[in-house]
Amino acid sequence: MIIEPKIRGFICTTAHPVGCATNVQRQIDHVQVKGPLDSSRKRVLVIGCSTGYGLASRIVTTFGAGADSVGVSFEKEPTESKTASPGWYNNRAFEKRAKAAGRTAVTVEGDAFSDTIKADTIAQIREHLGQVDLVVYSLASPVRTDPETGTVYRSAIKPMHSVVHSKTLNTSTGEVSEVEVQPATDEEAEATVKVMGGEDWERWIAALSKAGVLADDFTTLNYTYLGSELTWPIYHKGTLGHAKADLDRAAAAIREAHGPESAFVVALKAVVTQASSAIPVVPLYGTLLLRVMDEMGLEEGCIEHIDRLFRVKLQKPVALDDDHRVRVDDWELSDTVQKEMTTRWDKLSTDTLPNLGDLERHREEFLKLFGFGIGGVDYSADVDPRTIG
Ligand SMILES: NC(=O)c1ccc[n+]([C@@H]2O[C@H](COP(=O)([O-])OP(=O)(O)OC[C@H]3O[C@@H](n4cnc5c(N)ncnc54)[C@H](O)[C@@H]3O)[C@@H](O)[C@H]2O)c1
Repeated sequence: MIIEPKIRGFICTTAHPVGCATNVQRQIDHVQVKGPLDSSRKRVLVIGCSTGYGLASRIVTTFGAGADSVGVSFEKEPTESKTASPGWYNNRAFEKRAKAAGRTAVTVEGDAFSDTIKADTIAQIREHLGQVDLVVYSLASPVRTDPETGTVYRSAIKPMHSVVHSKTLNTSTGEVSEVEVQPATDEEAEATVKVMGGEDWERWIAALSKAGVLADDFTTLNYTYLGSELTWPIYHKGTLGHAKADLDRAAAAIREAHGPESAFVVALKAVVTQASSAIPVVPLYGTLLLRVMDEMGLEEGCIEHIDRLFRVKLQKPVALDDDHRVRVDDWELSDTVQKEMTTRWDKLSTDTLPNLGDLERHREEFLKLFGFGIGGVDYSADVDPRTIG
């Protein structure tokens, strides 16, 4: 079949097998061109390994540091007439290339929040890696079933206590408008902590530790977004920020149990991913950020950013902020970038957006997540959706 993008709101319901594989290859190329990176972490577990920052982490550690890996992600399989989730194609494209490079790469597909998938993953680590030196937790999910109680929690992306008015963007039409977002109830705020807070991260570390598959000097990373005043009302000071603050608590608890270098929360920059596209205000901020950071020669996508995390920020001694976090968002949050962002934000309207931001690029980056709009791919060719590229 001819596979084309089908966009519904902030998701695309199709994915292109060859485009996704080409995207994985492009990220591998980026890391290989930069050359080998110095890391003793040669056995890696990436939870949320198939797209965005998790995929970039698996690629950087494998192709930069020569690591073997087990990955975990949640995917939709293809059929003869329906395409898979992009992560399904990415996982297979990654494994094929990692194995060709002589690396071990095994992926477990299923619900990472469940005890079954934790047990399956532990079995794979035992069989293929023995133990892991690095655990990257890069899950982004709107829903979590608590394996102990069976309760299903859904996250809400809302302000915490008062109504927020902000500019927002309809990425399909290019219209900039005012959005009014009502505050979350206490129940919604707590449900968001259950989904995106540190509880599942701690459960993973406890399960891995109990099974004896964590190396003595292991490190685990969990990714957060802090952002600036422009996104604080909806993100950092909203339900998501409240959930992300729980990561700092969880990191401290892991360090208490396993040592001072065992757990770090890592603050990353805003990039276009499936997860970030669903957050109000963030696509507008991202459209502006792409243009501003590009003009300043500072723009990074997932792979460039995670490459800098491992190549620069995680080299010893690791520099930490006052809250014990690793900061890779330093370029995005620099005074120069944020001053320019604020000046432009105040002038933003449907008419001025084309001059102030880069909506075209934002749309291209979004489509690339699903394997569309990638150079060298023949989108007019008949493709079986079960193709592994
Ligand atoms: N995108 C950004 O701008 C940004 C910025 C800073 C930090 N972060 C953080 O980085 C982390 C990763 O986000 P992303 O933007 O790369 O997201 P993403 O949507 O690209 O990736 C999410 C990953 O989680 C997996 N996943 C989701 N639910 C799962 C489940 N139940 N079981 C197994 N796997 C599951 C998906 O398969 C995918 O591999 C998140 O913690 C996010 O808050 C993102």
